[in-house]
Amino acid sequence: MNVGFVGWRGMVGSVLMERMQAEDDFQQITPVFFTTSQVGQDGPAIGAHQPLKDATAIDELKQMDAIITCQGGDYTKAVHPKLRQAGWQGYWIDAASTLRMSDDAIIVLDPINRNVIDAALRDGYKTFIGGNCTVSLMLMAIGGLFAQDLIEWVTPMTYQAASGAGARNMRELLSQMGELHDEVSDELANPASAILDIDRKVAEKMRNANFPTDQFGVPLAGSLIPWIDAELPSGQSKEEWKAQAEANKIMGISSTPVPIDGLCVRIGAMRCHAQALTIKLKKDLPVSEIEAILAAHNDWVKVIPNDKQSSINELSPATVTGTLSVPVGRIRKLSMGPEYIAAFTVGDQLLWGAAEPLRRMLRILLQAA
Ligand SMILES: NC(=O)C1=CN([C@@H]2O[C@H](COP(=O)(O)OP(=O)(O)OC[C@H]3O[C@@H](n4cnc5c(N)ncnc54)[C@H](OP(=O)(O)O)[C@@H]3O)[C@@H](O)[C@H]2O)C=CC1
Ligand SMILES: N[C@@H](CC(=O)OP(=O)(O)O)C(=O)O
Repeated sequence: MNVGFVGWRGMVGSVLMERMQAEDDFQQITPVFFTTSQVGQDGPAIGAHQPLKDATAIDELKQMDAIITCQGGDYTKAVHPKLRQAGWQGYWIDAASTLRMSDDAIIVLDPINRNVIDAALRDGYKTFIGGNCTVSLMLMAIGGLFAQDLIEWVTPMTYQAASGAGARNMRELLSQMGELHDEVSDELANPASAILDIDRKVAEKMRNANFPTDQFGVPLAGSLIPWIDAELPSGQSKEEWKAQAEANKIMGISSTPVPIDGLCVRIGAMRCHAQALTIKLKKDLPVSEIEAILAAHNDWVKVIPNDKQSSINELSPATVTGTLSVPVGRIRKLSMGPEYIAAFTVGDQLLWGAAEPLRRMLRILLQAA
């Protein structure tokens, strides 16, 4: 199978390359590397190691049996329609949100919707899109309860990492942290200095017009941002809208959607999104049974006991970052009633949140071929 890669050197694309090399995926395919800006330059030392091809050259792209793109929505908008209009029948696997809600596209997250993917392949679907990171990570965490139709509704309150906004934003977060530290390094070195003086200097620095905020628009280090993505007339942010729309589409629920809605907040983590979930179950189940259902659902979810030490050790971006593990814990009944439960989950938004579902979709195509 000739597989074209677009966006392979970006942040999501690099994570995809790492995972594909770790899993020996390149042994199964003939990879061809494309670029929007470095045509003719050296490609990565993978496969035949040929010069990079032009990612906008429809004739070149048409030679591919499948194309995986992590290049972004603008590229998808510009190239995908032209390629289809040119009669290309290959498989398009994409990280961008552009095509997710199209009727002829499937959102891929195979531990949750392998049945939907298999049916789509039988029906001749050719367009497979990775889900929104927050949505995919929530489903990986509580997929067991959805699979058994136990959920009446969910409200996810998110704590989203800087990486979701892009590589430059991750750099800006660290620059902000560094500037805040530099501002008070003398006082920090002196145990006798007054904490309120330190706090005042930090606050003044954050509010200073020279504080680096080109990417986020406002301070994130030492602060938070309670809005992610565009504003919608409903009052939701676009990130919040995706929860219900994408999760129900992933699960193949088209008639009465499961309501899923909450607030999405950017925090100063690097690449792990966390979510506090309030779940209304359809019936009163003991916590032990809920935990067993969650733990049995897939190979990556990890149920964390609801005690302080386990929670702070395991439900932490610092612990989870760079891994495929999706811990879920803080599972307990809420005082609203026996069907109301809390849960807290963390996941790497570049792995299960972006690259891994695409990699696995390619594997599914190879198995089917
Ligand atoms: N960030 C995220 O969390 C998620 C992103 N996505 C989707 O993936 C898309 C890509 O996101 P992301 O990987 O963050 O984007 P990046 O900005 O990291 O990379 C996108 C492209 O920018 C070009 N580029 C220019 N300069 C550089 C450089 N110095 N280093 C690397 N690449 C460079 C590359 O294209 P070229 O080689 O052609 O120049 C690269 O493929 C998003 O637009 C979104 O649609 C999906 C889920 C999560
Ligand atoms: N919007 C997500 C990242 C992302 O790229 O999402 P999507 O793939 O739905 O555009 C975040 O900021 O954390």
